[in-house]
Amino acid sequence: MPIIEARRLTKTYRVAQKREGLRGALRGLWRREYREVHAVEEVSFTIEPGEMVAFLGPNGAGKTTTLKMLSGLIHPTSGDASVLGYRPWLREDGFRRRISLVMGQKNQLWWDLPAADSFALHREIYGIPHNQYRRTLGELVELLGVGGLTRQAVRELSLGERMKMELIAALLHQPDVLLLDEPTIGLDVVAQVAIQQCLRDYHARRKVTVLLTSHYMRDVEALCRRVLVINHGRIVADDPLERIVARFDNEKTVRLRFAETAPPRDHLERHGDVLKREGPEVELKVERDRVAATLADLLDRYVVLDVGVTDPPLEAIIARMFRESRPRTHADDTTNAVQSPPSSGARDHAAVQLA
Ligand SMILES: Nc1ncnc2c1ncn2[C@@H]1O[C@H](COP(=O)(O)OP(=O)(O)OP(=O)(O)O)[C@@H](O)[C@H]1O
Repeated sequence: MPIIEARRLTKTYRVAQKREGLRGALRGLWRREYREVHAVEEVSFTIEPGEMVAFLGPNGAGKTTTLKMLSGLIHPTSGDASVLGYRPWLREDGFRRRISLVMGQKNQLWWDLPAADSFALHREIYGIPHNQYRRTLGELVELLGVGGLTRQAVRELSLGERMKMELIAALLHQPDVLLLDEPTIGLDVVAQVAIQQCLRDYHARRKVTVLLTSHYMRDVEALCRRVLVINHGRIVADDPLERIVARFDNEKTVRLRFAETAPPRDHLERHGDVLKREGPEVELKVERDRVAATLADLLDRYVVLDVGVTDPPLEAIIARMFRESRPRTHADDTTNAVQSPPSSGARDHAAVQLA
């Protein structure tokens, strides 16, 4: 049975429009104008217990809004959701004890106090038994390697150290569902890897269910097998990561080192884009289906000392997927035939599909 279920979850924000200039401001005092922002539109998905799912989308796609609804911070405009069998926005005690939301952009710890004091407050609020608290805290402090830092004021910690403390605070009550909104934002690679490792180990030990948003594809590669993609407020893909890569990765980078000077540029261009041609070194972007023919041709004509074929980075693949996901009209829903061009307004009522 799913542990998280979103059913046509929709959130429309109503935003007051400010007029320009003093006259506009005065007019706005008695007659306000509003604009509707369709942040999330009819989002449906299910997540099974113990899954770690990446929730990806470009800026403003609706990720945070969805996580806020699933954690009960905001009410949906329409639609429904069930998390751990609860309707999140009712904020029942049993629900709050079993869920955690970590927002990389927001501090939940007391800024002027050591993290240890915030942890103790957490213990009180959640009524965590002393033994369990000590055990879990010890385990997390060890996983994240922050032993000496919990007695230092949070404001004196580095961004990475602070994030580790935030994660400890979020996991102290041993939630069954963990919603992570960009937990590694702004962190250097070392801190990112530490957070990833902690999440992986913690998941292996406790089988927590995780829904994670991140703009760092390293997080996704390290943690998630399944990827949900949202664009313009609508789910546009829900697939294993490998399937997304296979669908959007149709080019490879071919690197060659020739025994002598590289072949002429026009010859190389017959096989693909020339990314680099310096002395004996060449780098080509080649369509996946043409890699074998390219290598056969070049190896046949020239003496090649070294060859390498690599996939583009996941960032490039995901960026391509975002670009190619675009609105579709209601006519598409019924005929599934004619595809409409992208709409200029990101948040109109059209549905979205992948090319
Ligand atoms: N409180 C709010 N009031 C009005 N509009 C909002 C509010 N919060 C978000 N929005 C709008 O809703 C849309 C979705 O925002 P959301 O923060 O959910 O996107 P996101 O996918 O998390 O983006 P990012 O990756 O940039 O964090 C955006 O157009 C945003 O401007």
